This record gives sequence, structure tokens and C-alpha cells, in this order.
Amino acid sequence: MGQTAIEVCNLYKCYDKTTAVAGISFAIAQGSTCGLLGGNGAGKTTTLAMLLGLLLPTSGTIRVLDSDMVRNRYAVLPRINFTSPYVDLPHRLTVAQNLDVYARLYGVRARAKQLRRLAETFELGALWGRTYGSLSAGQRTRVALAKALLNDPEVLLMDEPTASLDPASAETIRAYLKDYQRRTGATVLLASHNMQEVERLCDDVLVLQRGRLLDRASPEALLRKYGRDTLEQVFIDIAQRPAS
Ligand SMILES: Nc1ncnc2c1ncn2[C@@H]1O[C@H](COP(=O)(O)OP(=O)(O)OP(=O)(O)O)[C@@H](O)[C@H]1O
Repeated sequence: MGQTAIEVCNLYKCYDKTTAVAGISFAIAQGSTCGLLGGNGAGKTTTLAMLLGLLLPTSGTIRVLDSDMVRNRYAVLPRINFTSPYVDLPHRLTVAQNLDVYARLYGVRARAKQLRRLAETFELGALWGRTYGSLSAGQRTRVALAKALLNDPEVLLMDEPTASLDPASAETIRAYLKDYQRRTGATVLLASHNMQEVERLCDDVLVLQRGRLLDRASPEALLRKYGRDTLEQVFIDIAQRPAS
């Protein structure tokens, strides 16, 4: 494996009565795209929130681009970005205002040029003057993706990035992500319930079940291991078998 972009060691997150993440460890190589799979409540969003420094771990360590995310996350936050259906943008600001505010927060140089480029990539021209709150779910997703790429992140954490997009828009976004990753050598960690998306984009897959890391392999290796033709079938096999 090349240089490590993300390193997680014995990570736990416990709520009052729930252990959402129960001692997971993994490393993700720089420049790779890794899928984070698991049924509802498996711990994907909690893991991503800890990787972003939004949520404090109960115990364990997280290093992103060589910075400790608990003690030193401000050193690395300008170099990473994320999309999440659980983090909204201000509703009363227009798309243009939202992206401009975030571009300033990230200290983006040549702001106007970067905003124009992203508006074109995500077809935001017609939405530019509309308030974020007035947009449909799919339109908001496109704005959120533009926000996630404002600072040309070296690490991109994505929670269900194409969940509310129509099939054509979702495909455009996947092609863009693949191209972005190839051009920039960024590292992508992607939580998704869309198995075709995972097969298409990911070099490697982490499978979570009830907060534990159940498996880790490339999509092809998982198909071989479970004797299945699609990741969707593998996912169903895993979901139907009792947790150990
Ligand atoms: N703030 C919280 N307080 C208590 N329990 C929580 C909290 N957030 C998450 N949990 C619990 O932690 C577990 C993991 O939740 P998480 O949202 O990480 O799952 P997920 O894999 O992202 O699920 P989904 O696919 O449904 O989005 C679940 O059992 C959930 O109920």
C-alpha cells in the first residue's frame, strides 16, 4: 500500500445505551476510493462524523493526512471536505451566496473562477439566484457536491452522495468523481446503499455490521468470497446472516 490518507485504530463511539461503533480499525491508501457499506444503523454516519471531527470518539484514534482528528483537526480541515444528507446549508441564502460563503471559509483562492467552474460542472446556472431552501432534494444534492469540492479536497468523505439524484444526474456525478479522483489523486471514502455505485467507484470496500468491521476487500474479491454475481446479493447475504 502507498501512503496512508486515513488511519483508524480501535475506534469506539458509545451513546447512552447504544454502541454505534465498536472497535474498528482500518487504513485507507492515498488516492484510493473506499466504500463504507452496512445496513441501517451499522455505524457508517457515526464513523464519517468522527473522521470529520464533528463527533468525538469515546476511545480510539483517527489520523487523517497525518493529523490527529481529536487533538489537531484544524490543521487538516482545510484539506478535506464532505457531503452529508444530515448537514444542511443555510436555507435563506441563494446558491451563489452559500457557495461564496463556504469558499471564503475554506480560503479558496481565485474564488470567482472556482465558483464558475463548479456551477458549470454541477449545472447550477439556472439555480444560482434561487434560495437554497426553495430547491428540490436533488438540486440541493448538486449544490452540496459543489460545496464539497470548493477547496479541491485531498480527502473527500461522502455519505450517500447520489441518494436523491435522478439516474442521469447520478451517473454524471459518478463520472465526475471518478475523473476528479484520477486528476487529483484525492482519497475518497463513500458510504452508500447503492451497490452499483460502489462496484463502479470503489477499489476497496469496508463492511460494517452493528458497529464492527465484518469484512474488507475489493468488490471483485467480495463477489468471489460470497459466490455471488452482484454486490447487492452479497449485501443481502451479509444482512440476513446473524451477527456473531
Ligand atoms: N445521537 C445519537 N444518540 C443515540 N444513538 C445514536 C445517535 N446517533 C446514532 N445512534 C445510533 O448509533 C447506531 C449507528 O447509527 P448510524 O447513523 O451511524 O448508522 P448508519 O450506518 O449511518 O445507518 P443508516 O444507513 O440508517 O444511515 C444506530 O443504532 C443509531 O440508532
